[in-house]
Amino acid sequence: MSEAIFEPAQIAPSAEQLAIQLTRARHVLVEANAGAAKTTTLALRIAQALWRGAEPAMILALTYTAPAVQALRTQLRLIGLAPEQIAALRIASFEAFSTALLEAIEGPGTLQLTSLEQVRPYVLRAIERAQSWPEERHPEELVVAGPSTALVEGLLKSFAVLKGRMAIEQLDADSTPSPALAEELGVDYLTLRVRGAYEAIRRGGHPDHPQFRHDGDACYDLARALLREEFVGERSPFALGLALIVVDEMHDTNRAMFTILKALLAHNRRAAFVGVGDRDQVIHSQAGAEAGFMHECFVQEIGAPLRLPLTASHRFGAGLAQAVGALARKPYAAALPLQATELQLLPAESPRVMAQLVARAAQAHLAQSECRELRILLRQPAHSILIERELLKLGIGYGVQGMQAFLQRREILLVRGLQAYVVDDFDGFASKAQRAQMLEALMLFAGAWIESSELRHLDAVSAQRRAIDEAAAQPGWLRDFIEGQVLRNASAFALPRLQAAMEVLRSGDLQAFEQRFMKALDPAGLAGAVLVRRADIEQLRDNIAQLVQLVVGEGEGLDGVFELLHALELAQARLRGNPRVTLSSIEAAKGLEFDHVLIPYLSRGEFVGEGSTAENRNLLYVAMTRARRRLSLAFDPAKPSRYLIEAGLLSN
Ligand SMILES: Nc1ncnc2c1ncn2[C@@H]1O[C@H](COP(=O)(O)OP(=O)(O)OP(=O)(O)O)[C@@H](O)[C@H]1O
Repeated sequence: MSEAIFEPAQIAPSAEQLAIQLTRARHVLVEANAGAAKTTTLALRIAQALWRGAEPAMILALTYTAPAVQALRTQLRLIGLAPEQIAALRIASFEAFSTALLEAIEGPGTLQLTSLEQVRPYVLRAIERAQSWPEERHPEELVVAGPSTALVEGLLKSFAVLKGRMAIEQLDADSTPSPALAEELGVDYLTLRVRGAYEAIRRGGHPDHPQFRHDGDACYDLARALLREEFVGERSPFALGLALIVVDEMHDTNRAMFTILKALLAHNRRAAFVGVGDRDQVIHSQAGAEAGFMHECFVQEIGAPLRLPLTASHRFGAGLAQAVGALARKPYAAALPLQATELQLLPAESPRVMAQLVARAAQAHLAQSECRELRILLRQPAHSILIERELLKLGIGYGVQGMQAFLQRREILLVRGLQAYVVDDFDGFASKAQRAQMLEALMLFAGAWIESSELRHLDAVSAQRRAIDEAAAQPGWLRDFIEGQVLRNASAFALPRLQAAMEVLRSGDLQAFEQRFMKALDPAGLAGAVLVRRADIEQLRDNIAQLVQLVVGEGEGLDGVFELLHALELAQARLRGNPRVTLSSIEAAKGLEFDHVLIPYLSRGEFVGEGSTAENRNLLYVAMTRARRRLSLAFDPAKPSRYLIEAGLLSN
């Protein structure tokens, strides 16, 4: 008897999609280009499993990011599954899935740290511990010349790679830390020792009860427990009675995720598996992601999979497929005709002209109805400042994704807060939330921690949150807080910089602001003392430099410009509702698609940031392949990005 086939609403699956939907092979892997309908085909496979009688809770879909969870839900809706069916499926990112499973095992209450700045004090404590360990056999290897704060960024990056790769856990049980072992792991000895101390602190001295978790730690802790066979004997929390497991974005899998996937397959023996990915979309190699988990590792550790193809893009036309194929140096077919996606090149000879061009493109977008959303994809957040100003000038409301609107960025809040303090006018911070964010920014850059005997019972992070929450309740309490907590507890390094910056602001002189403010505040120095990642420090400096440009460009008196900034924040909040224009990081757009995509600042020295060249190329590939109907690329004609030439869009 032939099988009943799920028939989707809205789309007619291709023969390739149908083959994946209907396969009964135990392990299936699909490697395909961006837009080749990987997520949609996973949705079809899920629908077919339901059609065959699986309960929704017997189906688990794992992704790398939260937006990818959303993308899969959208495609499930598109093909016609009922909302209550979709809600009953298990769909989560690896990290959220691991957090939930750990909570079921450990009980609730583990502190979740959300920013690197919250993690930083623990890393500093770990450095101190590693350096003062009395039985240390190689103390000379742990001596550092500069301040230990400068090490934090590099250490956390190395920890992320070690964790994602589960490098320490894969060593022989009897290996002891030594400089030779560190070399084998590709890190220095200091990193190895500090990592040990940091993990001991993070786990609160007890492996079952971590004191806190940060990004990636839930996945890592769960994988680590698996490798230590902690779930043997009792009923495994991985035995979920699953009929189908699917993984989207499998190219971003690291060893920790792969360990969890293996456990799921081992404890759900009746479950079929389908994984989909595209090796040119690896943009998380700093967390140990490797395309190898779709290749040799899978074959060796799980078994030879059935490989099925998805050859053509269903998202965009042949013209764009050809360009991204040239960029990624691989064949790229499209199911849609050449002209289905319009390619628009926008030369602009200066950053200001570029911002004006982008704002006008947004205006034109809003004037027509055939394209729904315009996504402006930015490689660097500082690029948004002039664009946001131009959008607001034209009265265009916009949303932001994967970054903050510039007026709410902490370094901009720092400058706005200092200015409000010197003119003693806090009217620009109208809501309690805005006031709290501004105080948080001031405390952060002052390197200050709350001193209050009443809050002594709380840890430093909680005490800070409580004190700021109380002070932000009334505008009239801000001044006292800034004097009594921010300036009084500021570090010896930060205080003179803050005072010098306030001096310039107090002058009210636009020219002095342009010429002296950056030097007085020394944003890179200030940030270097309190932020963790070099990329964040550079962005912060760029953000303040862009703010100075913007303020000077307005050409009004200094105080007037700050009033304008406050007014812009209000305007932005007012215009934000349900926008058709969104500014976003490329990472936040991964796995999603938009009718119109605009990528500005595609100029040499502006698009590339940190990360390997392969990762920059992958980022642009991801960005360009989000477009459905129109892709606009803006660049300085005097120095276009070489990627535009490689994609065959400009000649040499
Ligand atoms: N058979 C089909 N007919 C028409 N459109 C389709 C078909 N299958 C998928 N699509 C559409 O093609 C677009 C791309 O699909 P999808 O998002 O699944 O691609 P993807 O390979 O997962 O992309 P990415 O690699 O960027 O995550 C979507 O708009 C989807 O609705």
